[in-house]
Amino acid sequence: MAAAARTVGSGVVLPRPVTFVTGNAKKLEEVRAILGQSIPFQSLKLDLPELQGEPEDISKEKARIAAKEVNGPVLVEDTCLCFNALKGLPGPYIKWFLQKIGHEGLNNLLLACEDKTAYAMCVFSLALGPNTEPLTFVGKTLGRIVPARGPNDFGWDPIFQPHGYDQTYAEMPKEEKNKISHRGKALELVKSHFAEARYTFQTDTSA
Ligand SMILES: O=c1[nH]c(=O)c2ncn([C@@H]3O[C@H](COP(=O)(O)OP(=O)(O)OP(=O)(O)O)[C@@H](O)[C@H]3O)c2[nH]1
Ligand SMILES: [Mg+2]
Repeated sequence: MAAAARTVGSGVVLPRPVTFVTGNAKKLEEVRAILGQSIPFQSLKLDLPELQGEPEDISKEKARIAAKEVNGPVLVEDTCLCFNALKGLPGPYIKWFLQKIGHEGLNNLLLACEDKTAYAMCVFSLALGPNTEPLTFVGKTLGRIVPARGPNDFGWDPIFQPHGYDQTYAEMPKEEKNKISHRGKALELVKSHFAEARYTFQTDTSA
């Protein structure tokens, strides 16, 4: 079965729709809501191993691993929560900080700091197939870290209050969050890329 993207004329034919690979059901829910019908995709629940390092490198490496697993085009993302007073940390390690010290512990990291500002960042990586260099799309939303407010159903949403808003991500209606979020912004770039690249999808998978 063809796993690689092919160039035909001026367009690129993908062997099948893109698979969004994530182990996180809440991410998938947001990606579905934001993309709607704009990009045909399927999803695969897989907890990919993650490199340590810079967010773009982590995301790209996830895409390389995912493309090999799926043997086709994949989209992955890596999310960071970066505290300015801590020079961007916890950054890509926020998952483990959140698990170990929770919302209160994350607030406490900034107790001695006047600067409570932070940014949420999403790096999507698109690999058109195994052994294809991934493309990245970055979305950032600026805000600050506050004591937890709102429903506790997604990660650090209750402690992140975007600039210009009285509500934390968790307190906002989901559609509002998706309009201004790090994920929403990165996916706008992914959508523009798909609109420009005009990928088509091979319908005969036996070829
Ligand atoms: O409050 C939140 N609002 C968000 O919009 C958001 N997006 C991600 N996260 C959390 O931040 C860590 C990222 O780590 P992460 O990118 O490696 O994700 P993950 O391991 O859960 O999934 P994946 O790597 O399989 O895709 C994980 O703890 C996620 O739950 C969020 N929390
Ligand atoms: Mg992860």
